[in-house]
Order: sequence, then structure tokens, then C-alpha cells
Amino acid sequence: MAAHRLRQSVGRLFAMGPELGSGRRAFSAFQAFTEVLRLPSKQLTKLVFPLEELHEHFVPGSRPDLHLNIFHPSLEDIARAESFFTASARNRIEYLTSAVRLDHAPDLHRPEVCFIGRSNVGKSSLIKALFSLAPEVEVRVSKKPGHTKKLNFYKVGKYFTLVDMPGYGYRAPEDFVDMVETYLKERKNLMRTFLLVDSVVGIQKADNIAIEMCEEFALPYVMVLTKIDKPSKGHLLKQVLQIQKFVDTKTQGCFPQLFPVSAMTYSGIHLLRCFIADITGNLKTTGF
Ligand SMILES: Nc1nc2c(ncn2[C@@H]2O[C@H](COP(=O)(O)OP(=O)(O)OP(=O)(O)O)[C@@H](O)[C@H]2O)c(=O)[nH]1
Ligand SMILES: [Mg+2]
Repeated sequence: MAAHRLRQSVGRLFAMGPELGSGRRAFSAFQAFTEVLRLPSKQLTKLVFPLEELHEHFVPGSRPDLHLNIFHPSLEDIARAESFFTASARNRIEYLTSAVRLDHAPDLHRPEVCFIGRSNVGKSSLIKALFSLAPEVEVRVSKKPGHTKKLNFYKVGKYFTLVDMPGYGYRAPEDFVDMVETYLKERKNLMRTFLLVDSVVGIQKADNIAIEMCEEFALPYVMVLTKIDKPSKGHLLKQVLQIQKFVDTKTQGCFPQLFPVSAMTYSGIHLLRCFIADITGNLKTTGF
């Protein structure tokens, strides 16, 4: 009954949003939170809180090591956060520019978050999924590793900027370290770095480049596990536990809670939108 009332109130919240009008490209199920709210609660949990869903597969009380509730917003908060990611005449979401060096980067004062990780880990796909409610924004993804060669800046209304980065490792641009290191070290408005790790293979040697940079520059960063639609549940559980242990024992600046996502099924995408809106100071959630 309470859940039903919650869904109704979130539904009203959506109905009130001026930017959620018609005229947009029809999107497939689950990109928009209104669709998610129609799901039975088990499926809703799986899609919105994938870590929680995984946790349910452990014997009760046997694995206290996953941090599930450090950021655990309400469904209303998640619904509110979605409006920032929904394009409208009043909330323009667009590609701004690309840069190969920090001094070519746009001089922006709004909060910024960036996405780093190995080539092919799914950085551009994740940004594309986050922007699925702004379908006119073009974010290029490719099967070929090393596709993104520059720092690509995307403006989200007047609220924040997302930065897609070239990948490290295989076919990384030659000047990768100079470009990315200087950006991470000196970008004044950088609020958070999202470090993407492939959930199929876990943390690889090449990932240490980025982890060491974040640790050395004392950056606040967050580990995002990509492509969670690919591994079997058992394999994913194993990777999640290993990565959680790594974060707990080997890092200082990494946010303790992991964010598993799939750019294909949209699992974890709504929660990540909410987290970004929150850490950029745009949403005061009750989740912390
Ligand atoms: N199954 C699945 N495939 C994904 C997912 N995310 C990305 N991919 C695939 O992984 C490949 C690489 O995706 P990109 O988003 O271009 O990866 P990237 O990290 O931006 O790569 P570079 O720009 O080369 O560094 C593409 O073939 C995507 O379709 C996901 O969540 N699930
Ligand atoms: Mg890319």
C-alpha cells in the first residue's frame, strides 16, 4: 500500500515537470524512470539498485562487505534527478567542444565530472545511456578500442558538465598521459572522477594508471562497474566482491560504494544520474 502511494506521488511529480512534455523521440522501456516505476518491486530493485539485488544472492548475514546504503536515495529523489538529464527548451543538453590539452578546454565554472577507464570499457556508452532522455545529443561509441581521442565536453543545462575521455591501454592516444594527467590535476571545477572497470574482467594492470593518478592527486573518485549485462550472476558476484575488497583495502580517495551499470539494460543508470545530480550540488537527497 505504501509502495503504491509512493509510486502515485512520484507519478504526480513527473506529471508536474514542465520539461517532460511530448515531442521527443520515443525511447525504449526503462530509459525513463516513469517506465521503471511500473515494474514489480523485484524487477525495479534489480534495475535501480543492482548492487542490492546482487547482495540478496548471498547467504543472509554472511557477506557484510558490500556498501549498499552510503548513497541510497529515495525513488522521489531519483525521479527528481532525472529532470536534470531530460532535454527541453529550458534545459539544453548538448555537446560543447573537444580538447586535446587542458588549455584548450572550455572555461566553465559549473561543476564538472569526468569518466575515465581503459579503451573499450564503455565510457562513451555510459554517457550515451545517461543522456538517453536527450536523444539529440550525439555520443560516439565504437567496438574498436581507442575510439575517443579527445576530452569531449557535454553541458547539462546550467547545472553541470560531463567529460568523456580517451581510454588508456590498447590504442590509447600517444599524448594520453599528458592530456589526462594535466586535466585531472589542474581542472578547478572537477568535482568527481568516475573510474570505469569492466565487470567481466575486473581491475586490470592498466587500470592502475588511473587509480594511481586519482590517489596521487587526492581526487575524489568512484568506481563504476560496466557491462553488467554480460557476465553470469556468479561471475559478477565474484568480481564485485574482489573490487569491493580492493577499494576497501587499497584506496584512500575512492568512494566506498560501487556503482554497477549496464548501458544496454539501463541497470544502475537511474541511480548514477541521481548520484551525479547530488554530488554536483543540484539535488539535496536524503540518501546519505
Ligand atoms: N553488453 C554491453 N556492451 C557494452 C556496454 N557498454 C559498452 N558496450 C560495448 O563496448 C564497446 C565499447 O564501448 P565504448 O562506449 O565506445 O567504450 P569507450 O570506453 O568509450 O572506448 P574508447 O573511446 O575506445 O576508450 C562497444 O561495442 C559498446 O557497444 C554495456 O553496458 N553492455
Ligand atoms: Mg569512447
